[in-house]
Amino acid sequence: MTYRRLNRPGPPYLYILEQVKMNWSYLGTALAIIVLIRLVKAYITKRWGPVLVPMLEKVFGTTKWEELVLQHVKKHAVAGDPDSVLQTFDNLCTTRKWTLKTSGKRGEMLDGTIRDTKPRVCLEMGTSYGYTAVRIGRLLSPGARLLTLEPNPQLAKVAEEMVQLAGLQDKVTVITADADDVIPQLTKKYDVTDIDIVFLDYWKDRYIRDLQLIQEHGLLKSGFVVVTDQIGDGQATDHTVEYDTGAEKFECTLKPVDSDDTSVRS
Ligand SMILES: C[S@@+](CC[C@H](N)C(=O)[O-])C[C@H]1O[C@@H](n2cnc3c(N)ncnc32)[C@H](O)[C@@H]1O
Repeated sequence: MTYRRLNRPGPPYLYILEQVKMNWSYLGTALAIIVLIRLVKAYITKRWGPVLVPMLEKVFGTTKWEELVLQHVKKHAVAGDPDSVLQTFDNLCTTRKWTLKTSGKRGEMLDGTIRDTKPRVCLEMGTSYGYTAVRIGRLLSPGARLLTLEPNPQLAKVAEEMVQLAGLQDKVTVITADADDVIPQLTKKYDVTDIDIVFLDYWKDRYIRDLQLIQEHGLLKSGFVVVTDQIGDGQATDHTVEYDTGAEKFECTLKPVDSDDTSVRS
Protein backbone atom coordinates (compact mmCIF):
# COMPACT_ATOMS: atom_id res chain seq x y z
CA MET A 1 0.00 0.00 0.00
CA THR A 2 1.32 3.46 -0.81
CA TYR A 3 0.62 6.65 1.09
CA ARG A 4 0.48 9.81 -0.91
CA ARG A 5 1.36 13.09 0.66
CA LEU A 6 -1.35 15.63 -0.08
CA ASN A 7 -0.01 18.70 -1.85
CA ARG A 8 -2.31 21.00 -0.08
CA PRO A 9 -2.23 22.64 3.30
CA GLY A 10 -4.67 21.44 5.85
CA PRO A 11 -5.07 19.84 9.23
CA PRO A 12 -3.65 16.32 9.83
CA TYR A 13 -7.06 14.62 9.68
CA LEU A 14 -7.11 15.21 5.89
CA TYR A 15 -4.06 12.94 5.57
CA ILE A 16 -5.87 10.30 7.56
CA LEU A 17 -9.01 10.61 5.42
CA GLU A 18 -6.98 10.20 2.24
CA GLN A 19 -5.36 7.00 3.62
CA VAL A 20 -8.73 5.55 4.63
CA LYS A 21 -10.08 6.23 1.14
CA MET A 22 -7.17 4.34 -0.40
CA ASN A 23 -7.63 1.43 2.04
CA TRP A 24 -11.28 1.08 1.00
CA SER A 25 -10.43 0.84 -2.67
CA TYR A 26 -7.83 -1.88 -1.95
CA LEU A 27 -10.25 -3.69 0.31
CA GLY A 28 -13.03 -3.49 -2.29
CA THR A 29 -10.78 -4.93 -5.00
CA ALA A 30 -9.55 -7.71 -2.71
CA LEU A 31 -13.12 -8.65 -1.73
CA ALA A 32 -14.26 -8.63 -5.36
CA ILE A 33 -11.36 -10.95 -6.30
CA ILE A 34 -12.13 -13.32 -3.40
CA VAL A 35 -15.84 -13.48 -4.35
CA LEU A 36 -14.95 -14.03 -8.01
CA ILE A 37 -12.49 -16.82 -7.18
CA ARG A 38 -15.06 -18.52 -4.93
CA LEU A 39 -17.75 -18.31 -7.62
CA VAL A 40 -15.45 -19.69 -10.33
CA LYS A 41 -14.24 -22.44 -7.96
CA ALA A 42 -17.81 -23.42 -7.01
CA TYR A 43 -18.80 -23.50 -10.68
CA ILE A 44 -15.80 -25.56 -11.76
CA THR A 45 -16.17 -27.99 -8.82
CA LYS A 46 -19.87 -28.52 -9.48
CA ARG A 47 -19.77 -28.62 -13.26
CA TRP A 48 -16.37 -30.11 -14.03
CA GLY A 49 -15.07 -31.63 -10.76
CA PRO A 50 -15.99 -35.24 -11.62
CA VAL A 51 -14.32 -34.86 -15.03
CA LEU A 52 -11.33 -32.71 -14.03
CA VAL A 53 -10.20 -34.70 -11.00
CA PRO A 54 -9.54 -37.94 -12.93
CA MET A 55 -7.95 -35.88 -15.74
CA LEU A 56 -5.60 -34.09 -13.32
CA GLU A 57 -4.75 -37.44 -11.79
CA LYS A 58 -3.79 -38.74 -15.20
CA VAL A 59 -1.51 -35.78 -15.84
CA PHE A 60 -0.01 -35.25 -12.37
CA GLY A 61 -0.23 -38.75 -10.91
CA THR A 62 -2.48 -37.70 -8.06
CA THR A 63 -4.18 -34.56 -6.80
CA LYS A 64 -4.03 -35.98 -3.26
CA TRP A 65 -7.64 -34.87 -2.91
CA GLU A 66 -8.81 -38.48 -2.53
CA GLU A 67 -6.25 -38.98 0.26
CA LEU A 68 -7.67 -35.98 2.08
CA VAL A 69 -11.21 -37.32 1.70
CA LEU A 70 -10.14 -40.69 3.06
CA GLN A 71 -8.31 -39.15 6.02
CA HIS A 72 -11.33 -37.00 6.84
CA VAL A 73 -13.74 -39.94 6.75
CA LYS A 74 -11.35 -42.10 8.79
CA LYS A 75 -11.07 -39.37 11.39
CA HIS A 76 -14.78 -38.63 11.76
CA ALA A 77 -16.64 -41.86 10.97
CA VAL A 78 -17.24 -44.70 13.40
CA ALA A 79 -15.29 -47.76 12.20
CA GLY A 80 -17.52 -50.70 11.38
CA ASP A 81 -20.61 -48.48 10.99
CA PRO A 82 -21.47 -48.03 7.27
CA ASP A 83 -24.13 -45.40 7.99
CA SER A 84 -21.60 -43.31 9.87
CA VAL A 85 -19.18 -43.59 6.91
CA LEU A 86 -21.92 -42.43 4.51
CA GLN A 87 -23.01 -39.61 6.81
CA THR A 88 -19.42 -38.35 7.19
CA PHE A 89 -19.00 -38.41 3.42
CA ASP A 90 -22.32 -36.58 2.94
CA ASN A 91 -21.31 -33.92 5.48
CA LEU A 92 -17.95 -33.42 3.78
CA CYS A 93 -19.63 -32.97 0.40
CA THR A 94 -22.05 -30.45 1.89
CA THR A 95 -19.28 -28.38 3.45
CA ARG A 96 -17.19 -28.56 0.26
CA LYS A 97 -20.32 -27.79 -1.78
CA TRP A 98 -19.57 -30.90 -3.78
CA THR A 99 -22.67 -32.42 -5.31
CA LEU A 100 -22.85 -36.12 -4.61
CA LYS A 101 -25.37 -37.36 -7.15
CA THR A 102 -25.88 -40.67 -5.41
CA SER A 103 -26.90 -39.30 -2.01
CA GLY A 104 -30.29 -37.86 -0.99
CA LYS A 105 -33.32 -38.92 -2.99
CA ARG A 106 -31.26 -40.86 -5.51
CA GLY A 107 -29.44 -42.72 -2.74
CA GLU A 108 -32.79 -43.62 -1.18
CA MET A 109 -33.96 -44.93 -4.54
CA LEU A 110 -30.83 -47.09 -4.74
CA ASP A 111 -31.47 -48.35 -1.18
CA GLY A 112 -35.09 -49.16 -2.11
CA THR A 113 -33.97 -51.13 -5.16
CA ILE A 114 -31.54 -53.21 -3.09
CA ARG A 115 -34.17 -53.85 -0.40
CA ASP A 116 -36.85 -54.83 -2.97
CA THR A 117 -34.60 -56.95 -5.17
CA LYS A 118 -32.64 -58.71 -2.40
CA PRO A 119 -29.80 -59.41 -4.85
CA ARG A 120 -27.27 -62.19 -4.49
CA VAL A 121 -24.79 -60.57 -6.87
CA CYS A 122 -24.49 -56.87 -7.74
CA LEU A 123 -22.09 -55.32 -10.22
CA GLU A 124 -21.21 -51.64 -9.97
CA MET A 125 -19.32 -49.92 -12.76
CA GLY A 126 -17.66 -46.78 -11.43
CA THR A 127 -16.63 -47.07 -7.76
CA SER A 128 -14.92 -43.72 -7.31
CA TYR A 129 -14.46 -43.22 -3.51
CA GLY A 130 -16.71 -46.15 -2.71
CA TYR A 131 -19.71 -44.17 -1.46
CA THR A 132 -22.29 -46.23 -3.34
CA ALA A 133 -20.28 -49.41 -2.75
CA VAL A 134 -20.75 -48.84 0.99
CA ARG A 135 -24.36 -47.78 0.41
CA ILE A 136 -25.16 -51.01 -1.47
CA GLY A 137 -22.93 -53.25 0.64
CA ARG A 138 -24.62 -52.31 3.93
CA LEU A 139 -27.98 -53.58 2.64
CA LEU A 140 -26.81 -56.92 1.26
CA SER A 141 -28.08 -60.11 2.90
CA PRO A 142 -25.60 -62.59 4.35
CA GLY A 143 -23.78 -64.35 1.52
CA ALA A 144 -24.69 -61.68 -1.05
CA ARG A 145 -21.91 -59.66 -2.65
CA LEU A 146 -21.06 -56.58 -4.65
CA LEU A 147 -18.28 -56.43 -7.21
CA THR A 148 -17.38 -52.86 -7.98
CA LEU A 149 -15.08 -51.76 -10.81
CA GLU A 150 -12.75 -48.76 -10.73
CA PRO A 151 -9.89 -48.40 -13.26
CA ASN A 152 -8.27 -45.48 -11.42
CA PRO A 153 -5.85 -47.16 -8.93
CA GLN A 154 -5.77 -44.22 -6.50
CA LEU A 155 -9.56 -44.12 -6.27
CA ALA A 156 -9.79 -47.90 -6.06
CA LYS A 157 -7.36 -47.87 -3.11
CA VAL A 158 -9.41 -45.22 -1.33
CA ALA A 159 -12.63 -47.15 -2.04
CA GLU A 160 -11.09 -50.33 -0.64
CA GLU A 161 -10.19 -48.51 2.57
CA MET A 162 -13.68 -46.98 2.79
CA VAL A 163 -15.18 -50.46 2.44
CA GLN A 164 -12.87 -51.77 5.18
CA LEU A 165 -13.65 -48.83 7.42
CA ALA A 166 -17.35 -49.63 7.01
CA GLY A 167 -16.60 -53.28 7.89
CA LEU A 168 -17.98 -54.52 4.56
CA GLN A 169 -14.87 -56.20 3.15
CA ASP A 170 -16.56 -59.64 3.17
CA LYS A 171 -19.40 -58.37 0.98
CA VAL A 172 -17.79 -55.78 -1.27
CA THR A 173 -14.88 -56.45 -3.62
CA VAL A 174 -13.24 -53.47 -5.28
CA ILE A 175 -11.69 -54.50 -8.59
CA THR A 176 -9.04 -52.16 -9.97
CA ALA A 177 -9.71 -52.52 -13.68
CA ASP A 178 -11.73 -51.34 -16.61
CA ALA A 179 -15.13 -52.94 -17.23
CA ASP A 180 -13.82 -54.19 -20.59
CA ASP A 181 -11.19 -56.35 -18.90
CA VAL A 182 -13.30 -57.57 -15.99
CA ILE A 183 -16.62 -58.52 -17.61
CA PRO A 184 -15.15 -61.41 -19.65
CA GLN A 185 -13.43 -62.69 -16.46
CA LEU A 186 -16.47 -62.51 -14.16
CA THR A 187 -17.33 -66.20 -14.28
CA LYS A 188 -13.83 -67.65 -14.36
CA LYS A 189 -12.12 -65.32 -11.92
CA TYR A 190 -14.97 -64.14 -9.67
CA ASP A 191 -17.32 -67.12 -9.83
CA VAL A 192 -20.24 -65.03 -11.10
CA THR A 193 -22.95 -66.85 -13.04
CA ASP A 194 -25.90 -64.43 -12.68
CA ILE A 195 -25.98 -60.75 -11.92
CA ASP A 196 -29.13 -59.48 -10.21
CA ILE A 197 -28.37 -55.77 -10.21
CA VAL A 198 -26.09 -53.82 -12.54
CA PHE A 199 -25.37 -50.29 -11.35
CA LEU A 200 -23.99 -48.16 -14.19
CA ASP A 201 -22.37 -45.02 -12.84
CA TYR A 202 -19.47 -44.15 -15.11
CA TRP A 203 -19.23 -42.85 -18.68
CA LYS A 204 -22.61 -42.89 -20.35
CA ASP A 205 -21.34 -43.72 -23.83
CA ARG A 206 -20.20 -47.08 -22.41
CA TYR A 207 -23.50 -48.12 -20.82
CA ILE A 208 -25.15 -49.94 -23.73
CA ARG A 209 -22.02 -51.63 -25.06
CA ASP A 210 -20.94 -52.86 -21.62
CA LEU A 211 -24.45 -54.07 -20.87
CA GLN A 212 -24.28 -55.96 -24.16
CA LEU A 213 -20.90 -57.39 -23.14
CA ILE A 214 -22.37 -58.63 -19.85
CA GLN A 215 -25.27 -60.13 -21.75
CA GLU A 216 -22.96 -61.81 -24.28
CA HIS A 217 -21.28 -63.59 -21.38
CA GLY A 218 -24.67 -64.97 -20.31
CA LEU A 219 -24.73 -63.11 -17.00
CA LEU A 220 -28.13 -61.39 -17.30
CA LYS A 221 -31.21 -63.46 -16.58
CA SER A 222 -34.86 -62.44 -16.72
CA GLY A 223 -35.69 -60.08 -13.86
CA PHE A 224 -32.31 -58.37 -13.66
CA VAL A 225 -32.29 -54.75 -12.61
CA VAL A 226 -30.23 -51.95 -14.11
CA VAL A 227 -29.81 -48.82 -12.03
CA THR A 228 -28.48 -45.80 -13.84
CA ASP A 229 -29.20 -42.16 -14.55
CA GLN A 230 -29.99 -39.78 -17.36
CA ILE A 231 -31.37 -42.34 -19.76
CA GLY A 232 -35.08 -41.59 -19.65
CA ASP A 233 -37.18 -38.92 -21.26
CA GLY A 234 -37.68 -37.16 -17.94
CA GLN A 235 -41.29 -38.28 -17.48
CA ALA A 236 -41.92 -38.93 -13.79
CA THR A 237 -44.16 -41.97 -14.28
CA ASP A 238 -43.49 -45.68 -14.51
CA HIS A 239 -43.68 -46.94 -18.05
CA THR A 240 -42.71 -49.98 -20.06
CA VAL A 241 -40.40 -49.83 -23.05
CA GLU A 242 -38.63 -52.29 -25.26
CA TYR A 243 -34.87 -52.28 -24.86
CA ASP A 244 -33.17 -53.66 -27.92
CA THR A 245 -29.62 -54.76 -27.17
CA GLY A 246 -29.08 -56.01 -30.68
CA ALA A 247 -28.77 -59.61 -29.50
CA GLU A 248 -32.04 -59.72 -27.62
CA LYS A 249 -35.05 -57.57 -26.79
CA PHE A 250 -36.02 -56.94 -23.20
CA GLU A 251 -39.28 -55.59 -21.94
CA CYS A 252 -38.31 -53.01 -19.35
CA THR A 253 -40.15 -51.10 -16.69
CA LEU A 254 -38.59 -47.71 -16.20
CA LYS A 255 -38.90 -46.28 -12.72
CA PRO A 256 -37.93 -42.64 -12.87
CA VAL A 257 -36.64 -41.03 -9.69
CA ASP A 258 -36.63 -37.44 -10.86
CA SER A 259 -36.31 -35.58 -14.10
CA ASP A 260 -33.04 -37.16 -15.15
CA ASP A 261 -32.79 -40.38 -13.16
CA THR A 262 -34.12 -43.74 -14.13
CA SER A 263 -33.76 -47.32 -13.10
CA VAL A 264 -34.57 -50.10 -15.48
CA ARG A 265 -36.03 -53.43 -14.49
CA SER A 266 -36.08 -56.06 -17.16
C1 LIG B 1 -19.47 -40.93 -11.11
S1 LIG B 1 -18.05 -41.78 -10.56
C2 LIG B 1 -18.74 -43.11 -9.62
C3 LIG B 1 -19.40 -42.64 -8.36
C4 LIG B 1 -19.77 -43.74 -7.39
N1 LIG B 1 -20.61 -44.75 -8.00
C5 LIG B 1 -20.51 -43.15 -6.21
O1 LIG B 1 -21.57 -42.57 -6.39
O2 LIG B 1 -19.99 -43.28 -5.09
C6 LIG B 1 -17.51 -42.58 -12.02
C7 LIG B 1 -16.29 -43.46 -11.85
O3 LIG B 1 -16.24 -44.35 -12.96
C8 LIG B 1 -14.89 -44.69 -13.17
N2 LIG B 1 -14.74 -45.27 -14.52
C9 LIG B 1 -14.37 -44.65 -15.66
N3 LIG B 1 -14.31 -45.53 -16.68
C10 LIG B 1 -14.63 -46.73 -16.18
C11 LIG B 1 -14.73 -48.05 -16.74
N4 LIG B 1 -14.48 -48.25 -18.02
N5 LIG B 1 -15.10 -49.08 -15.93
C12 LIG B 1 -15.37 -48.85 -14.62
N6 LIG B 1 -15.29 -47.62 -14.04
C13 LIG B 1 -14.93 -46.59 -14.80
C14 LIG B 1 -14.18 -43.35 -13.00
O4 LIG B 1 -12.81 -43.52 -12.72
C15 LIG B 1 -14.97 -42.71 -11.86
O5 LIG B 1 -14.31 -42.91 -10.63
